Amino acid sequence: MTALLTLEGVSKSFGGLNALRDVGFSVAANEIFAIIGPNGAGKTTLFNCIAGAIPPSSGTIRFAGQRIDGRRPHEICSLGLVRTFQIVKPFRGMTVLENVKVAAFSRHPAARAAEIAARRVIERLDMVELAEVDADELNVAQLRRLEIARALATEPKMLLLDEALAGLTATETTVMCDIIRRLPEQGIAVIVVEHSIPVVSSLCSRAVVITFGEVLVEGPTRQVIADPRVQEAYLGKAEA
Ligand SMILES: Nc1ncnc2c1ncn2[C@@H]1O[C@H](COP(=O)(O)OP(=O)(O)OP(=O)(O)O)[C@@H](O)[C@H]1O
Repeated sequence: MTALLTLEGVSKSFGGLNALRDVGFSVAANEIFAIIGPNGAGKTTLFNCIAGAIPPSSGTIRFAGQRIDGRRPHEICSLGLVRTFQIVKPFRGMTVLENVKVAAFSRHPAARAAEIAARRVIERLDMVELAEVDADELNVAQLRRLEIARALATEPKMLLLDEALAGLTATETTVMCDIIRRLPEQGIAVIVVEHSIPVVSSLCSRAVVITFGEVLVEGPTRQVIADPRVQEAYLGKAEA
C-alpha cells in the first residue's frame, strides 16, 4: 500500500486529559477508511489534529510526502487535505453557488474561473436545481451535501468526513453513501468518522477503532468489526 496519509505516535493532551495516546495508522490514496469508536474516544480530536485545527502534543503526521503536524488548516488544505464538520455552518444569506464559489477561490483566484469550478462541483453532486437557493432554505440533507460540495471545491486529494450522515433518513443516507463511494475513482481518498456499523461495512475497505484515545484494532473492516475486543468495547457485548 502506498500511503497518502501516515500518523505515527500521535498524542494530544488537554491539561491532564490524554485525549489521544500514541495513535498510528496509514491511509492509501484510493481508499475509504473509517475511524470508529465510542463517544468521547477521541475521534474528533484526531480529525482536528490531522486537519490542523489543533496541533498534536507529540507525534508526526505526513500527507503526500510532507510533514503536516502543527501546520495551519489553510496550508493543509492547499496541500490537498480538507475536512467537513459535524455541525454544518454554511455562509447564511448566500446561495449554494456562492458558498461553493468561496471555497473554489482557494484554487481559482479569478472570479470567473472560481464560478466555473463551483458549478462543476455542484453538477457532480446533483445540486444544480439548488444552485441559486439561499443556504438558509436548505434541509439537513441538502446542508450536508453543501458541506461536501464546499470541501470538494478546494480540489482535495483526501476528504475527512465528520459524521456526514448524521440526521439523514435511510433514503438520504443511501444517496450520500453513493456520493462518497464515487470519490476514490475521482482521485479523492476519504476518511469517515461514522457511528453506523452497517454504513462503515458497506463503505469502507479498512477501519481503525479508537477507545480511550488509543488504537484498539486496525485492519480490513470486516475483520475489525468481528474482532471480539471491538464487540466488547464498541458494541458493548463480547462475541460468543
Ligand atoms: N478542547 C478540549 N479541551 C478539553 N478537553 C477536550 C477538548 N476537546 C476534546 N476534549 C476531550 O477529549 C476527549 C475526546 O473527545 P472527542 O470529541 O475527540 O471524542 P469523540 O470520539 O469525537 O466523541 P463523539 O463521538 O462524542 O463526538 C473527551 O474526553 C473530550 O471531553
